[in-house]
Amino acid sequence: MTIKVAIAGARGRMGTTAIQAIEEANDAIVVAALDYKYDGLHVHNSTVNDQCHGIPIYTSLAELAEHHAPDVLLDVTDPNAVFVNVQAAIELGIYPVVGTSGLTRSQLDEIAVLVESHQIGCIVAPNFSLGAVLMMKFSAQAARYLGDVEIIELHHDRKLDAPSGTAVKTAEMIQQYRPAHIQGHPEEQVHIDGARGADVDGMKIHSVRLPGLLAHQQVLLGGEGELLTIRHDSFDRKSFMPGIMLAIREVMGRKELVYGLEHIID
Ligand SMILES: NC(=O)C1=CN([C@@H]2O[C@H](COP(=O)(O)OP(=O)(O)OC[C@H]3O[C@@H](n4cnc5c(N)ncnc54)[C@H](OP(=O)(O)O)[C@@H]3O)[C@@H](O)[C@H]2O)C=CC1
Ligand SMILES: O=C(O)C1=N[C@H](C(=O)O)C[C@H](O)C1
Repeated sequence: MTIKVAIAGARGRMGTTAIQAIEEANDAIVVAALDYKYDGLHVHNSTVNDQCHGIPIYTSLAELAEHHAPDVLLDVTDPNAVFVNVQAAIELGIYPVVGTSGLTRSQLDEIAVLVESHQIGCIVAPNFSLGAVLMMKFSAQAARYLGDVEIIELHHDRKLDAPSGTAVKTAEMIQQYRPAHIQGHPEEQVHIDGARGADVDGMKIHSVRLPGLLAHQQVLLGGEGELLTIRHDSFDRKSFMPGIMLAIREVMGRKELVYGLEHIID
């Protein structure tokens, strides 16, 4: 069976790389793009044309579905767009695979209820890179023994959201092992706002945005007289493609929300 994939975010950095990866696979094809503009035009290599060259663009998922009957919607858009796209896909019986960061806990809870009522699978992966998933798993394991943790995530300066979805997910995974507690000096004085980063149960998250970077994260776990550093670097968006293909192949066998690729790669 060939899996028919629609992509939301097809003009973007991830969308462009994902289209290539899906086209190279022998069991999936990209049938159409969902966008908020350029209805009726086509997208090819991140540029839009009116020459019918590339993938047809729709601004309505219902219309896209009527013409192309996709099995899966891959969403790599924008934190403000993703929730509506996922809701629309589920209502239409299209299985969402979501890479977009920024979904809130309450939105994830709503998606979980919606997929259950429609008996349809949905995979939300804060990070599709298999190396990053391992970095998150190893960090959670290590936090059982070294419970003072600071996360430093570093990304390109075109990134909209902070902290990254990966850092949030890492903190959530670590929370399962690390009892909530204050880190550092209990009477610490912060002289410039934000100097100690974001706070999750006393654990700190620092976000760096610089040109030249792509996606990187370092988890620092401190103990008496020692420091364990667990680091992952994505140098190329190709690093996310094996995880995307895995999720596209897996999602149709699911009937629930899967939040994090660690539940698939075990
Ligand atoms: N899970 C993972 O492994 C990874 C996740 N990401 C996440 O994926 C998302 C996209 O990243 P990236 O490709 O770098 O970002 P880009 O800005 O390059 O691409 C996003 C694209 O989505 C388009 N877009 C915005 N709103 C909509 C909408 N309502 N419907 C359809 N398309 C829309 C944007 O259009 P316009 O430019 O006109 O606004 C843009 O072309 C981010 O949230 C990022 O954090 C990134 C890498 C890996
Ligand atoms: O915006 C990005 O680039 C990335 N976003 C995701 C995140 O927020 O964690 C995944 C990866 O870090 C790249």
